[in-house]
Amino acid sequence: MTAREWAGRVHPAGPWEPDPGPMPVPGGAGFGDMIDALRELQDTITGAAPPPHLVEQATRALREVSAALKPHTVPEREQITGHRMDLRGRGQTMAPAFVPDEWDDSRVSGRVTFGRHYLGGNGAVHGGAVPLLFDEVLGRLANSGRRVSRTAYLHVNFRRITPVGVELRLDAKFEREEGRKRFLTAALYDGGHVTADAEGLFVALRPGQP
Ligand SMILES: CCCCC/C=C\C/C=C\C/C=C\C/C=C\CCCC(=O)SCCNC(=O)CCNC(=O)[C@H](O)C(C)(C)COP(=O)(O)OP(=O)(O)OC[C@H]1O[C@@H](n2cnc3c(N)ncnc32)[C@H](O)[C@@H]1OP(=O)(O)O
Repeated sequence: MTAREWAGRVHPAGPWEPDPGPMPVPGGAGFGDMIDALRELQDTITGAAPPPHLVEQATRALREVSAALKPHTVPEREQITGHRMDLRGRGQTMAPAFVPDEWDDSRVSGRVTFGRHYLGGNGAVHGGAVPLLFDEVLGRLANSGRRVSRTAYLHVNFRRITPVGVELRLDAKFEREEGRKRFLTAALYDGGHVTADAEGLFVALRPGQP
């Protein structure tokens, strides 16, 4: 079974389902641990000012890991990253891992912490990383229990800085549907303050549309 087919099997139980139950899992039970280790590495490297000899040592170790994994490169549809709906952040490190607490097909509420990797400056998350998180969560909610859609627009308001290394709350809502158009909103909270909010249009794809 490919990772994508496997992802399809998870959907009926809900797109935020953390426990897919007993079935053959692409990448095995430890795939999420590997991705967590990669997240940690990204944060650590971003925050480190190591001496040159340690940089050379780390470079060698990283190249060794790449060389071991490279022979296992697969086409997109068999890729595990991004297709493991049971894992935090779908098993990818592009966006920070969103941890859903409550969800159904019309809303989701959860927690997220931007690690050092996402630093823009002065303790604030990079302005491109916040829309990335909104697109990830809204895109997933837009497709929850529905035909696949793609983002047509995503309007983001930056209300205050979004702090790095702080657990934040994100609430997202499916507002309404007009034909193929789905309108969703979301807000990101640092305690009681909104740091950013978003409104997105997602358009359901026609059969065969990439
Ligand atoms: C995304 C999933 C892909 C499949 C992956 C499969 C398995 C993976 C497993 C799990 C994945 C799980 C979760 C996914 C998580 C995150 C998802 C992130 C989503 C994205 O990150 S995805 C990438 C960025 N995204 C694009 O790469 C889109 C490029 N683009 C297009 O592909 C077309 O542009 C499209 C399809 C958007 C529309 O094109 P179209 O030809 O189908 O339809 P058309 O143009 O007729 O628009 C129909 C009606 O929408 C109105 N409309 C359109 N655009 C508008 C706009 N900008 N402003 C205002 N209104 C707009 C029109 O005005 C009309 O409205 P009306 O009917 O009222 O006249």
